[in-house]
Amino acid sequence: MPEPISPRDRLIVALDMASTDEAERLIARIGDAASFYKIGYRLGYAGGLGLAERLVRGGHKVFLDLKLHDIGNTVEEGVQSLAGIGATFLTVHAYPQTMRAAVSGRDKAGSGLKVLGVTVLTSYDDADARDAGYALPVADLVAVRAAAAKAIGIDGIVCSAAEAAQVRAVIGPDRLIVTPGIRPAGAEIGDQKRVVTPAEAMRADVDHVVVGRPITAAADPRDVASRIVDEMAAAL
Ligand SMILES: O=C(O)c1cc(=O)[nH]c(=O)n1[C@@H]1O[C@H](COP(=O)(O)O)[C@@H](O)[C@H]1O
Repeated sequence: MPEPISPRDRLIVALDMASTDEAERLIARIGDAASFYKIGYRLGYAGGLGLAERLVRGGHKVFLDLKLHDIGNTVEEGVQSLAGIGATFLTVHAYPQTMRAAVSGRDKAGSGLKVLGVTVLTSYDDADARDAGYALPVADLVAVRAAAAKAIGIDGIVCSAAEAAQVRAVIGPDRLIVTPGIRPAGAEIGDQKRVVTPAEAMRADVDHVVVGRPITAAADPRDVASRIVDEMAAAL
């Protein structure tokens, strides 16, 4: 069975900011209310990889949300380059060829980096999946991709907590479920479509929740982060 994860370590704060200065100011304001930070496109392309290394050296955990997807050779070599940063998680899109290449890059690098497969983005509903040419409803597409991810040896799945129970049945207890699209009750939903509260996510057996704007746009980000951690602790 996997190691138990503390409620605080279950929260991953998405640092979707324009500059590393802005991100570092937010991290300082959050203080010890959070331990795990996600760096995605916006910050990653604006000096975020250097910040990732500094955060790791400072004892934080880092999720590199770069959602790699390319020909196999490029994905494999990209994963090998990123493995040196010391991050805990890296995302790739959950296409079989991409996942096989990422797992091979992970194994060649031998760094302990965990690769997560992004199944269907939480901003998609069934109509969006149809628009993108998929015949399956989102929940079925997530299940198909989760099964492929498990067979290939991916470390965890990114999906909505709405599909977490179904994904857990497919991937078993040893692989991680990481869910964005998390909104505390009453928070603005924005462009997300498959949203779940932090407490419901815990009850659905999610390992980590990813929360961006509800924390980063709050007047008191530390307070919102602490409330989310408390809500998760109460639901576990
Ligand atoms: O891979 C991700 O982290 C991700 C996958 C997904 O399906 N949906 C999703 O929202 N994300 C990321 O999770 C974060 C959610 O941010 P908020 O909507 O502001 O809480 C963003 O950084 C997204 O890029």
